[in-house]
Amino acid sequence: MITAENVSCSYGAKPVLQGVSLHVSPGEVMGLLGPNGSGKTTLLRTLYGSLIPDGGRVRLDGEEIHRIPARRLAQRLAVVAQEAPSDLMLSVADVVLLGRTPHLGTFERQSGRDRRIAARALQRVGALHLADREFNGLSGGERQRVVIARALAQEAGCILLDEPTNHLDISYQHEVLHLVRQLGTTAVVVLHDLNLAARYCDSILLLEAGRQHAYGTPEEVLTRAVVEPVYRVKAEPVVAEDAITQLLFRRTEDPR
Ligand SMILES: Nc1ncnc2c1ncn2[C@@H]1O[C@H](COP(=O)(O)OP(=O)(O)OP(=O)(O)O)[C@@H](O)[C@H]1O
Repeated sequence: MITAENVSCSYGAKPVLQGVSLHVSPGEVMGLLGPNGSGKTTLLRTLYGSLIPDGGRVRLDGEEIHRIPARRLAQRLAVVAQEAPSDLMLSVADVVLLGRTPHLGTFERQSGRDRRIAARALQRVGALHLADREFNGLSGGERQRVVIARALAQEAGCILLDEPTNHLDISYQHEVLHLVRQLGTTAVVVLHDLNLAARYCDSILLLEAGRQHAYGTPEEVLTRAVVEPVYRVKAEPVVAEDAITQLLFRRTEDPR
């Protein structure tokens, strides 16, 4: 369970987040949405403790996040940051094995079990065939899948993902979000695609200029009245082939 109470953050004198509160229950997938620069990555950073808020509190299972020692935090919380590292002189298999580090003692080497967990994680993101390749030589989409596999290998109860669908083709965008749902772990996912968020998230927090503009179920948040003024798009209801009624968002003239 992840909770944030009235969180405020600033970079220097510039306030970036103000009065944001959320509650992500065990097994819930929460989507974090908002226009560019609205504070999504900043909020995510406070949720994994890399940024200490100026005001308010962030808790993981009731414990204040920045008081949890790094190793214990990594056993419980996995993070897929926005940009995959670009300078890892390691094989794909070794990058994914890094996800096992929080579970190893000092100087302890990875066991056969760790290797099996890493291989299974690679398989789940459709990247097992890349295991022997050098990480640096991969395409953007391949790297993204490997970094997600590393987070899966961590076997943490919570996973935070910043735009995990970046660089992925449409098929893998769905596959990765489907996988996040299947994991059954508590998840917070920064997304730009509102239709993907509608399909895969249990709850949605929509930020605008660092403030919580709306928070609730996809049905409550992804309405024309809520979304149109924030993104300056027009939304149209559509009935998809699978009979799920969704809103199709498209950029048109400024509705304000
Ligand atoms: N390290 C930093 N120092 C100063 N300002 C920052 C820093 N990181 C982010 N900002 C500013 O804080 C605001 C929120 O940035 P943030 O990256 O959290 O937004 P975002 O919603 O994730 O954006 P995007 O959708 O473009 O990734 C922006 O105005 C950004 O320029």
